[in-house]
Amino acid sequence: MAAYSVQVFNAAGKFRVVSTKPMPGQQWIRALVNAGCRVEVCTSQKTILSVDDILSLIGSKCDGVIGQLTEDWGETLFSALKKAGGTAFSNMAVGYNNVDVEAANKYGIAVGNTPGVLTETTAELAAALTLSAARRVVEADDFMRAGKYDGWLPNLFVGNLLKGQTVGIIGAGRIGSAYARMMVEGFKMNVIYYDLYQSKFLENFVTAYGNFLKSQGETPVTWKRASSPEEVLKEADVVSLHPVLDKTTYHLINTERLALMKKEAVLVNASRGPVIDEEALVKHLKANPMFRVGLDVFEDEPYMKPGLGELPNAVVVPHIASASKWTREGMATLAALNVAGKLQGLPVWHNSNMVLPFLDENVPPPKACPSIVNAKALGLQVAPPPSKL
Ligand SMILES: NC(=O)C1=CN([C@@H]2O[C@H](COP(=O)(O)OP(=O)(O)OC[C@H]3O[C@@H](n4cnc5c(N)ncnc54)[C@H](O)[C@@H]3O)[C@@H](O)[C@H]2O)C=CC1
Ligand SMILES: O=C(O)C(=O)CO
Repeated sequence: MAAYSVQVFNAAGKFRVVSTKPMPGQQWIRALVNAGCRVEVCTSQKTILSVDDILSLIGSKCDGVIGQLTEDWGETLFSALKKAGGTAFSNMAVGYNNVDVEAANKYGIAVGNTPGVLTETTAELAAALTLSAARRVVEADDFMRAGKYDGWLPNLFVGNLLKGQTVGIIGAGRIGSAYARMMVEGFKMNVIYYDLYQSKFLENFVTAYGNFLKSQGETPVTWKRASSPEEVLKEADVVSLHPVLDKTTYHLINTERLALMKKEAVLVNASRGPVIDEEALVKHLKANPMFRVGLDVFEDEPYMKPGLGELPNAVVVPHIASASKWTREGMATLAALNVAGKLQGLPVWHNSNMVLPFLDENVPPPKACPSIVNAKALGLQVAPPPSKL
C-alpha cells in the first residue's frame, strides 16, 4: 500500500497517532484530541492490513498507534515505530497474542489492551453459541427457510436440555467466570472448571446460588475445580474455552482430548481459534454426529478448515463475540486512552479489571492509562487506587 487513505482529526495536534482502522463511536477520537493528538484513521478498504501497509502508515514520524488483533505486531513494526519516535501502541482487544511483547519491551514501547469492557458481551455470545448448538437452532432455521417443515414431529431436531447438566470451563478468568455464572444462574447447571489459578469469586457465586436454590426447596448447583483439562472434558456436558492463547493453550483441544468428551457433548470456543486443533475437530464432528460445536474463532481465521462449513453439527459465526455497541465503543475508548495516557506521561491504572471510570462520557477519564500489559517490564509508574489519592 504505497499511498494510503486517512481521515484526519485535529490536524495541528502535537502528537501524531494512527489508528489502523476506523473504530466505533466518537469518544475515542475526543480522548485523543483532548490529549493534544493529531489523529489519522486509515480508511483503506482492505480488511487485514499487512506489516508493509502498517509501515507506510507509521511513516517517519509517529508517536502512537492503535492496532487490531488481525495485525502482526512484532519486531518489524515496533522497531519502525520506535524509529518514528513512537512510545505507545494499543491493541483494540483484550487478547494480545498478535503482539510480540518482548519486541515492544526491546524498543521501550508500551502495549495496551482493553480488558473488562468485553467480559459480559463475550460471555453472552458464548452462551448464545451454547444454546444454538445444544438446541440445534441454526439447523432448524435452515430447515424452516428451505420450506421443509411440514408439521410437528416427536423426533424433529431433538437436542440437549442444559438444566441440571454440568458446564465445564477451561480458562476461568474474567470471561470464563462470567459465562459460568450465566449458565449457572440461567440454566441451573453445575460447574467444573480448570484454570491455572483458583477462581474464588466463581466458587463463592455458585455456592451462594446453590444455597439460595436449596432455600427454595430446589436441587442446589455445585462447583468443582478440576486438576486437569482432561477431568473437565470427561465430566462436562458442555465445555466452553476461555483461556488466553499462548504456548500452553495451543491445540489444547486435540484428537486425544476430544476422544475423552461425552459423545453428545457441546464444545464452545470464543477464545482464539488455535486453542482447538480444527482438523481434529472436523474429523471428530464427522464421526460423532450428536457432538456439537459453537465456534466464534478459527485456527486460520478468517478461513475454516476444509469440511467444517458443511457440517450440520457446527454453529459458526465470524469472531463477533465482543460485537455489542457498548463494548466496541468502550474498547475503542480504552485503546485510545492507553495511547493518550502514555503520550501524556500518565501512570498506569491500578486495576485493569475495573475500567468503568474510563467509559463515562459525561465525566473526564481518570488520569491514567487503563491497561498496559508490559507496564512492569518498562518500569512504568502505577497510579494508586482513587481512595488513596
Ligand atoms: N472471541 C472474541 O471476540 C473474544 C475473545 N477473547 C479471548 O478471550 C481470552 C480471555 O479473556 P479474559 O477472560 O478477559 O482474560 P483473563 O486473563 O481474565 O482470563 C484468561 C484465563 O486463562 C487462564 N489460563 C492461562 N493459561 C491457561 C491454561 N494453560 N489452561 C487453563 N487456563 C489458562 C488464566 O489463568 C486466566 O484465568 C482473551 O485472551 C482473548 O484471546 C476475548 C474477548 C473477545
Ligand atoms: O478482545 C479480543 O481479544 C477480541 O477477540 C475482540 O473481540
